[in-house]
Amino acid sequence: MSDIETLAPETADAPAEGLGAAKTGLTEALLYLNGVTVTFDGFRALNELSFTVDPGEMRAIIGPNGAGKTTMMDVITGKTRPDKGDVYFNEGRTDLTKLDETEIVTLGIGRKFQKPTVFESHTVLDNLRLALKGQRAALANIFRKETAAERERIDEIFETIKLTEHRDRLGGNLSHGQKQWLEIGMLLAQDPKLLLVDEPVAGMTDAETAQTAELLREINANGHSVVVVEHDMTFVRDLGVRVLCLHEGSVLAEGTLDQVSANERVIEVYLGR
Ligand SMILES: Nc1ncnc2c1ncn2[C@@H]1O[C@H](COP(=O)(O)OP(=O)(O)OP(=O)(O)O)[C@@H](O)[C@H]1O
Repeated sequence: MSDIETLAPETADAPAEGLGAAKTGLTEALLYLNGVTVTFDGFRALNELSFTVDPGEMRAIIGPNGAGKTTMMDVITGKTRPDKGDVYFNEGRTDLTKLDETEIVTLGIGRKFQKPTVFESHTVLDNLRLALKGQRAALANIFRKETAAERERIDEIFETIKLTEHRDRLGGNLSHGQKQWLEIGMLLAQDPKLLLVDEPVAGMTDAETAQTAELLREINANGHSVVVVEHDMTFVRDLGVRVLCLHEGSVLAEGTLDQVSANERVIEVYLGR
């Protein structure tokens, strides 16, 4: 029996309180999805999807095209509302299905889309400054002098994303891999509890791919939970974390990469193709 099955019934009647409030005591997970279904014109993109992410955990999600990985991210970030099912954050305290996208970002869920979207005509440093100060009043923010604490945080993030010596270059002049790292750094500036990262190594060289695995491991070791969607199995192996394989909107297999890769259904629908 999964944790979800064990935990859900005994608290199913607990009252919800206020906007986004949820069922305290439902789960100890940071992120809890239970029975999430999303239908587009009668087609089930997510079909009773259930899984959890623990505080401080990094999790890799694999699966064939159309398995529902993007839709799952869209549900977590409030872009898509589920037809049914539970989506809770913060040990069951917050019902994400009641919040809009901005409220979910403010709660501490950051999302990195597949394509890098840095400000190409700003320096790498200004990209991070903007992210640290928030996107509102963007121009005014660039010219406001940072506090010592902000400068220290920027230096720390540059160390983590290994772009210290590139801080004065224009964002547009970075390599594809460096842009991806900068954008991950911009997310870190918001200090999210949970980072959702969609196919970060697509288009990267082998060396950049290995460095990205190291970067995500370091971010995770610093206390951020991470959910990474990726097709590159070398990269997933480098992450060394639990893997969830989605297929037709549900969990097909879950475990270590070796366990999931040995699953006959996973080989049939995904790895063996
Ligand atoms: N807005 C939409 N309207 C109709 N169908 C959609 C919509 N969004 C997704 N779908 C369908 O839902 C299914 C799941 O799509 P989704 O993008 O979540 O899969 P995925 O696992 O992210 O795939 P990929 O690896 O190709 O990115 C697909 O069959 C897709 O065509």
